[in-house]
Amino acid sequence: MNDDGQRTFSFLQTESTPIGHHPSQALNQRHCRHAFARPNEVTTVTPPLILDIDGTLTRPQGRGLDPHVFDPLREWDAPVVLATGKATPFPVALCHFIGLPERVIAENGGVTVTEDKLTISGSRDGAEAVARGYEDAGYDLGWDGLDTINRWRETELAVAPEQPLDPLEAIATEHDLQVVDTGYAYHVTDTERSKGRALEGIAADLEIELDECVAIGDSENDVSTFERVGRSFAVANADDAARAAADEVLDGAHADGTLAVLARVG
Ligand SMILES: O=C(O)COP(=O)(O)O
Ligand SMILES: [Mg+2]
Repeated sequence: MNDDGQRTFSFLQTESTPIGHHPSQALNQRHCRHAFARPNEVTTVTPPLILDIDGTLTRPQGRGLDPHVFDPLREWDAPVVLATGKATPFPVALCHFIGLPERVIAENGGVTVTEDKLTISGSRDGAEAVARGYEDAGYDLGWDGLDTINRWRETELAVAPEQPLDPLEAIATEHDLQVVDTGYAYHVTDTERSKGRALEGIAADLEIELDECVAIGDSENDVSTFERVGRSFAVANADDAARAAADEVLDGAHADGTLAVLARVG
């Protein structure tokens, strides 16, 4: 653990790994082809994407991911980062099954995954204390049965959005923590933590320039990303905070809005 309370796990590639063996290497090679353009040749550089998941890659009414996003993302000619409030296994598995390199910001910035590095910032001890205080006051985290929403969380806890917010915020404040409302859950998390801050932390590893990135999102946990990238889009279903922070609010809702952006900037 370093002075910032970060735990970093690095995995260096061995020399025996064949070049182009990992899908991300193939992706990077395609991304770099612009470097070989002739001096006066006009090239369109595909921007790296920073994508929220819930509300942005999904369909309305709880119908899950929109499969129309899978092929455009797998074929995207620049790095794609999934930046979410979800616990790490969810976005990592999504990358895996789409066929993308595992480039992830999870837990609203508490965890980052790049091809050879896993970083965990802080612990969930403070959020656990808030959860116990909430339960002692007679409330419940609200996830019925086996709580897979929190089972693999390292740095925060999530409460179901049907649960009372006011007492949760009051107890979080007593512990110097904040509650982030994504529309899908109330996240009890560190006041300094955000997707955008985590993005700054992995940009060098991913060899991306933030002002070249395009971000798409739907809620207040995407504001910090929108503030740091070159171009930001809020889908039509976005909350007020995301709408206010985005460069553009899209006509299309949910994944339809995202697909419209991909068609425009790709
Ligand atoms: O986990 C949530 O509450 C929301 O996740 P998201 O950041 O992908 O929208
Ligand atoms: Mg979202």
